[in-house]
Amino acid sequence: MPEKNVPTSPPTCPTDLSLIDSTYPVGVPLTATYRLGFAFKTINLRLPVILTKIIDQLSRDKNEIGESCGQEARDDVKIVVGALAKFKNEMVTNKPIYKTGCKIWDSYLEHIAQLYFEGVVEDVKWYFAPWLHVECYFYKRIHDAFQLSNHLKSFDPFRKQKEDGFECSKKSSAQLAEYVLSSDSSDAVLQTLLEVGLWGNRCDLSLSSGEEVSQLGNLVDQLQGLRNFVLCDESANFWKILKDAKTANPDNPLTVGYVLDNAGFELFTDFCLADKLMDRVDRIDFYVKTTPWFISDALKTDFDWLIERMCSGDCSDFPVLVKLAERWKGYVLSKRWTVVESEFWTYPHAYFEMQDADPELYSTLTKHTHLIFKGDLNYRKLIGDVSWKPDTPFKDALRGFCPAPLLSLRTLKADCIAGLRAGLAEEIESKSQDWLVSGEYGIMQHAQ
Ligand SMILES: O=P(O)(O)OC[C@@]1(O)O[C@H](CO)[C@@H](O)[C@@H]1O
Ligand SMILES: [Mn+2]
Repeated sequence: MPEKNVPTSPPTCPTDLSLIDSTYPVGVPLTATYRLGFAFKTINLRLPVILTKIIDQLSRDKNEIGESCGQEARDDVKIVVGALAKFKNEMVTNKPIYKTGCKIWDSYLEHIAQLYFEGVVEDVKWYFAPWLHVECYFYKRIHDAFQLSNHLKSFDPFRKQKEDGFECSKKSSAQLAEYVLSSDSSDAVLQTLLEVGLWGNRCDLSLSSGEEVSQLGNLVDQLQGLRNFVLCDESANFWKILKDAKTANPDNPLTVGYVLDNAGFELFTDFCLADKLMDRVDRIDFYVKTTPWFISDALKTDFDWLIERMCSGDCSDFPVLVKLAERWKGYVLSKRWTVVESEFWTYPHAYFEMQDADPELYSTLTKHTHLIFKGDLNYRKLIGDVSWKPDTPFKDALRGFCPAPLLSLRTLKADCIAGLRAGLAEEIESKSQDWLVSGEYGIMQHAQ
């Protein structure tokens, strides 16, 4: 697939791991070869920890799995654990990114080999290939290991962590629910909930390598202080487009395509924003993943679980949660909230490749009044995980991807960024070395 105005220089994915370079080359895909980059830490440290935790948890829970899924499923655990252990060795010894037998992934591997390794697929290795490709491949191979079993094909190794992520944030969720139920739908309230959605993205199990993350405290009260950490706020464009669309075509249904990120507390904040958006739009389509992804990312099962959980007796100690969930259940039943599953979100592709890789999804997205992309991985895919100069216009970094006006709500957890005003990156860098990966800063960037 021809890459639209791809960065001219190759990714300089050298095959020499000794490369330690304080200045990352500009305009190339992030790779683990640069040891000072976050890609190296992720592949060298975090991903092996995540994989080991899955192996340990499966071994620890095999009796429980046997009780809930049957003896044969218990036997299947051994098959899956064996495959994951073998896979881990590939990663930690910098083996090639092996073909999986899946056409989409194998042709993408060939595409990367063509682009950066003179067509030699054996040279596409964990520490040399573009970070975005190998990190997505990591979760693809985990899912493939479960497909080797007969009874664990739809087992989600991250389900417990995602559910705990909500359970241990219930108090904060109840405070937010109180705010939603007691406030109007003024511009100020909508802006507040947009920013709550932005900071809900800090609750991310992938960054914590699966360690429990919870939102503590009242997020609405914290917003004032957090505003200093918003490096770019173009959200006014989002609100304007919704308002103008309402005036321009009062009879056309206004819809938002909401590309979700994490389950748990972040998903709860998304629902709170979506709840108030119902005063401005007719329908919200939530786009979810189809297989377990980056630990925390939301599947349809996570979407359904959260609303059911909030309606259940287990939340009876927080009646505001039950009340809100009943309202949200109503939106789902009336189809004003829909859940759209697409495999594309668990492909390795950057979004400027979507039109070629999944024209149907691209066409669906063009029909929305506005799109919202949540989180860091979506942002990385929006800008292609390329080391752009930070003041590269966001629109340029999208390289032609803009099926509809879009707003990205992202807390910074990977060392790539675009769309900042000139000089800002240097200012922040002087204050905080790991500003790009710590999650302490956020951006709300718009393109149309
Ligand atoms: O998309 P999210 O959930 O906001 O973040 C995804 C993430 O945790 O995974 C990658 C590192 O492993 C980074 O993109 C980021 O840190
Ligand atoms: Mn995520």
